[in-house]
Amino acid sequence: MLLGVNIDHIATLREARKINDPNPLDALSICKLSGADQITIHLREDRRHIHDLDAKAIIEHSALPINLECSINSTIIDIVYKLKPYRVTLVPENRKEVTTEGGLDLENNFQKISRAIAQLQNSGIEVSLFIDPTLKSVELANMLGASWIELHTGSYANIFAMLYTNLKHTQHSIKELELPNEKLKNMLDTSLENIKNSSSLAVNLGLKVAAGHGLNYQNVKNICELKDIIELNIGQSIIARSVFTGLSSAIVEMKNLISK
Ligand SMILES: CC(=O)[C@@H](O)[C@H](O)COP(=O)(O)O
Ligand SMILES: NCC(=O)COP(=O)(O)O
Repeated sequence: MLLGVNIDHIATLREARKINDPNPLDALSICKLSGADQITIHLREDRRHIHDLDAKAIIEHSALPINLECSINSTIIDIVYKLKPYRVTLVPENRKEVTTEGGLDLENNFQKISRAIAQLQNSGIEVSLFIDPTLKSVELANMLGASWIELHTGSYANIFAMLYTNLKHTQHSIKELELPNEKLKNMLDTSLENIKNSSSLAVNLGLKVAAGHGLNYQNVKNICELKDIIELNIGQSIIARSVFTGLSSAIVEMKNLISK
C-alpha cells in the first residue's frame, strides 16, 4: 500500500501564529527517509494553510511525487497547472467548512471538471478526482477520463470515531451520529461496503484507486484490507501523532500498519 503524507497540517500550525515556523518544506526529507511514497498538499482557495509559495517550493524541492489537491475553480486551476505537480486531485471546497466534507459533485459540474482535466492533462499532469464512494461517482469519474480516483473516507472515519473512541463524550461529538451502537455498527458496515464496491468497480473500469480523509492508526486497518485500493493519503492523524513522537516515527508506524 502506497502512503501519501498530507503535510497541510504543518502549515496549519504555522498559520495559527502567522509566522514562518514550522515550515512544511522541512518535512520533505523526513517523509522520504521514513518511507512515504508521496507528498500531498491542498492549495485551498482561502489559503488557510498551504500558500502559493509553499506549493512552488515543495514541488521544486521534493524528491517524492507531489499530489496537489485543489478546487475546480478556474483561477486555481490556472495557478496549479503552471506549478506542474506530478498529480492534481480535484476536490470540492466550501469556504465555511472545517475540512473537506464530501466528494466532488461530478454530475452538476461535469463540463467544468472536464475542462479542468483537459487543461491539466495537456500539461502532462495526471488527474485524480476526490469522490464519495458511490457507483455513480465512479462511473462519472471514468467518463471524465481521470486516471485516478480518491475515495472520500470521511464518513467511514466519523462513524468509526463515534463508535470506538471517546469522541461522543467530547465537545466535538458529531450530533447526527449520536445514535445507538447497533445502528452505528450497521452504518459502519454499509460505509465499508460502499468503499469496497466503489473501488472494485473503479479497478474494473481501469482506474487507479486511492482513499483518504480522516484515516488514522485505529481505523485504517479495515481500509487496508480492501484489495483494490493501492494508495492512502493521510495527514491529520500523522501530524497529530508527530507532536508526541516526532514526524519520522509517526510515518514509520503508519507505513508499517498499512503495508500489504
Ligand atoms: C481534500 C482532503 O481531504 C485533504 O486536503 C484534507 O482535508 C486536508 O485538510 P483540510 O481539509 O484541513 O484542508
Ligand atoms: N485527501 C485526504 C488527505 O490528503 C488527508 O486527509 P486527512 O488525513 O488530513 O484527513
